[in-house]
Amino acid sequence: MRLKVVWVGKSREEWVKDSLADYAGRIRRYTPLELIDIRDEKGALAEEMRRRECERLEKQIPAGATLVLLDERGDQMDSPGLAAFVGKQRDCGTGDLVFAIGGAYGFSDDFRRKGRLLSLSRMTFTHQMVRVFLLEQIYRAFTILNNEPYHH
Ligand SMILES: C[S@@+](CC[C@H](N)C(=O)[O-])C[C@H]1O[C@@H](n2cnc3c(N)ncnc32)[C@H](O)[C@@H]1O
Repeated sequence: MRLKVVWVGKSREEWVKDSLADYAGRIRRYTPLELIDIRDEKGALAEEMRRRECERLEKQIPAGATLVLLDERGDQMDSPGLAAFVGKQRDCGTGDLVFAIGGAYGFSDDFRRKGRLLSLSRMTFTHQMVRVFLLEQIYRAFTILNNEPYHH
């Protein structure tokens, strides 16, 4: 199973870049991982920016991929639950598992219907923070699947 995490806009803060590099390296011990940032929009109405950004996100999703959209209004899971989900995808032959994180204005309604919505909390985080939280949770999921002493 190939893993892809796609997000809107560059990661600018050093602490975000360092954390992403750290967790990406850890995840790659278990599975191939691609991190993609797509260009963010500026200067248009929020709805139009969402539409254009989601069009670009969509181009990054391989045919037949399982798509998970990070969205504060989505379903919540605990870490063992995410591990079980990732393990099921891996074991049932999913070729590509894609996680998408929106930009400052989130996803268009059309795009939100294309995947499973996953919430990390009912609170809204910055899109930069969510990148780090998600990669840490994916790493945690693999340690749970491999019975390694990281999740207590
Ligand atoms: C600043 S938020 C956008 C908030 C916007 N109100 C919306 O409707 O999505 C940017 C992105 O971060 C992610 N995000 C922020 N908080 C989240 C949470 N609690 N759970 C999951 N994803 C979250 C989502 O992908 C969101 O599109």
